[in-house]
Amino acid sequence: MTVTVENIQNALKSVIDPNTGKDLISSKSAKNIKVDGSDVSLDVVLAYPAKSQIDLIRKLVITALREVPGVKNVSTNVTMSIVAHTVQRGVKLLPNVKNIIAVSSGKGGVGKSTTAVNLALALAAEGATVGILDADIYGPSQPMMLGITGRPESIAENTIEPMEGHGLQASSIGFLIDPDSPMVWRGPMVTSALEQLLRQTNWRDVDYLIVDMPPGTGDIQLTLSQKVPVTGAVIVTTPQDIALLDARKGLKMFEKVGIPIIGIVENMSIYVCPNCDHQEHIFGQGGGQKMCTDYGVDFLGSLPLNLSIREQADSGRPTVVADPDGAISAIYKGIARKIAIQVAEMSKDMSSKFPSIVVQNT
Ligand SMILES: Nc1ncnc2c1ncn2[C@@H]1O[C@H](COP(=O)(O)OP(=O)(O)OP(=O)(O)O)[C@@H](O)[C@H]1O
Repeated sequence: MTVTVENIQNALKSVIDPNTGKDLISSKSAKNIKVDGSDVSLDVVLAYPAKSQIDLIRKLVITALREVPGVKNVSTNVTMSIVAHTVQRGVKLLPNVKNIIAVSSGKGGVGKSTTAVNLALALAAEGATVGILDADIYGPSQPMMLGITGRPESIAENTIEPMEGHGLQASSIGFLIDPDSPMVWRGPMVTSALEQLLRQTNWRDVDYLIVDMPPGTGDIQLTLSQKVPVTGAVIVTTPQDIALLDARKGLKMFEKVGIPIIGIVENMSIYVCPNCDHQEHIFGQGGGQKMCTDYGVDFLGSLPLNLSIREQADSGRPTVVADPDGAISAIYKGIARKIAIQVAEMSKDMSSKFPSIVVQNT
């Protein structure tokens, strides 16, 4: 039985990447298919960070191709390649940063910074080069959560080097101000300081830069959304009505400036009593999910209200680092993967999805 490249392509049409739900041919992940008698070789290139998925996908490919009549040996190399995506029109791109993801919340204290750092660490754990920009001017908490102290180096004039924490490149307004002096800056000062921090940090070949946005939907957030070249936004909310109301405002704000919404993360969704395992929806149930249905955006996942999330973040070792194989880290990793996949798929239809954007400052 002669094996042809066409036979192999047909077989690969039935190999579904469980993360994207797409087959390896329609997603254009299968490349360099070569057939030499009964030997087949190919590359599979995934568009999202997927270190933990490589073995699984290799096995799926080998199992499927071994069933093709005439095939004896299959060798496949699974790699990942993260590409840069479009941002809102008229905003200058950042060299050395492929994708910027804004993590935002309509309301303060919903766990935006904790979620942002854990998602950044989850992307890094899957093999991506990740940076985090702490733009939360009112409460810069990334230095503490990443256990970073000191001040950034400045090797060249007008630029600073990112600090490092748990493998992330980090830049924070918190590195440059006295943590004990209250921030009484006016709006324009805040946005220009943050834009400088973004553009004058020497990011080193970052696949994803996570921006921990200041909470709220006021002028500062709107101006930032217009100035930062964002690939997409993730909105963090708690399930109670008041937080959801503010999250809706956040969603509208990003829509207004032409930034696609990647999805919504619900934080502190459920409390599980550590003594008796009783589950309580302290802040209500299903709110985030409903909001996603109403607005046609993705529900990325939900995190429980859990003491260890707070303790680990506060001690400078966020959950994804402190307990990488635990159940909560698995949730963060699952959400991070969904975000990366959404971002990977954005490049293809950005132009048709966002034809013309009118920015209104109302
Ligand atoms: N799922 C969770 N379970 C328990 N505690 C949490 C959870 N998420 C966040 N926290 C804790 O809640 C507090 C507020 O979280 P965080 O600073 O991330 O919120 P934020 O929305 O960024 O706040 P701000 O708007 O003030 O910047 C922190 O002490 C954090 O450790």
